Amino acid sequence: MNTGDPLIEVRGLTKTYRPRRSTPTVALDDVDLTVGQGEFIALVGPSGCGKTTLLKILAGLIPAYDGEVTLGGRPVSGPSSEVGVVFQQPTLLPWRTILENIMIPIEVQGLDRKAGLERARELMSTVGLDGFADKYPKELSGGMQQRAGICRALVHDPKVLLMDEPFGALDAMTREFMNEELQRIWLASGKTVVFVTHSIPEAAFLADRVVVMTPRPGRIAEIVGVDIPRPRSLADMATETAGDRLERIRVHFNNSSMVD
Ligand SMILES: Nc1ncnc2c1ncn2[C@@H]1O[C@H](COP(=O)(O)OP(=O)(O)OP(=O)(O)O)[C@@H](O)[C@H]1O
Repeated sequence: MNTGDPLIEVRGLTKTYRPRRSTPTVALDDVDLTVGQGEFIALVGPSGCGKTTLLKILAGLIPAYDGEVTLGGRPVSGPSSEVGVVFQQPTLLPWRTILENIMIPIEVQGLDRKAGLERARELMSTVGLDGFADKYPKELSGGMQQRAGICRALVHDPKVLLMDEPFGALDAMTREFMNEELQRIWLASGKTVVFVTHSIPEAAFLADRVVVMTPRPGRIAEIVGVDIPRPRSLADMATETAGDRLERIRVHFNNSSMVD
């Protein structure tokens, strides 16, 4: 759970893309954000406002930016073993089994294989993938593949889980189920999560705080706290408190292209 200690600090973050053959794009402009240890943060904002850019910077995948970004007090300048990333597509390697896919971070980072295998099997059990270790990705449904992707992001026991629209490609019912699953995994693991989504209800259901961004160049419009007790059920989202929070977030999108 949220200990209140800051884990991620973003100060005056500005990111300008400068493609060789076209005009520069300011994707993020002077963003300040502190994420506490164990906190669940959702990032919402109109298409193109820089959500993925912010997530990639946190993941160390975009090393060139202006401002300060630190993780555990150290500047973020490249990929770190303290971070696990889940993208919209599960990006599992089709020629490897589910277990072999989940083991990739252990292999890449040269970590202990026996301990890694133990943890991989434990995680698979947590997300309901018992019995699928030796299957290939194409033998699993989209939701199951995404669960395998979450196991892969957690297998090396990172402090931070960064998720970029991880359930965007799933049907509505599977998505709701995955939201409940993710809340359960998060409550059990105590990880710090930064979660990008186009869905306001998804953001409000999952997050402790929802960071609402402006249209490009992305700035923070408002940070909305969601003070609904955990574990939350989907029915909790029909209460007055939840309705109030949803409305507060929606106000920022009256004229823009959010999905929900
Ligand atoms: N590699 C790049 N080179 C040039 N411009 C880029 C690059 N990546 C992103 N951009 C631009 O930066 C802006 C922010 O993009 P980003 O993908 O971070 O937005 P987003 O909020 O995640 O969008 P969406 O919700 O549609 O996924 C966009 O205008 C995009 O075109």
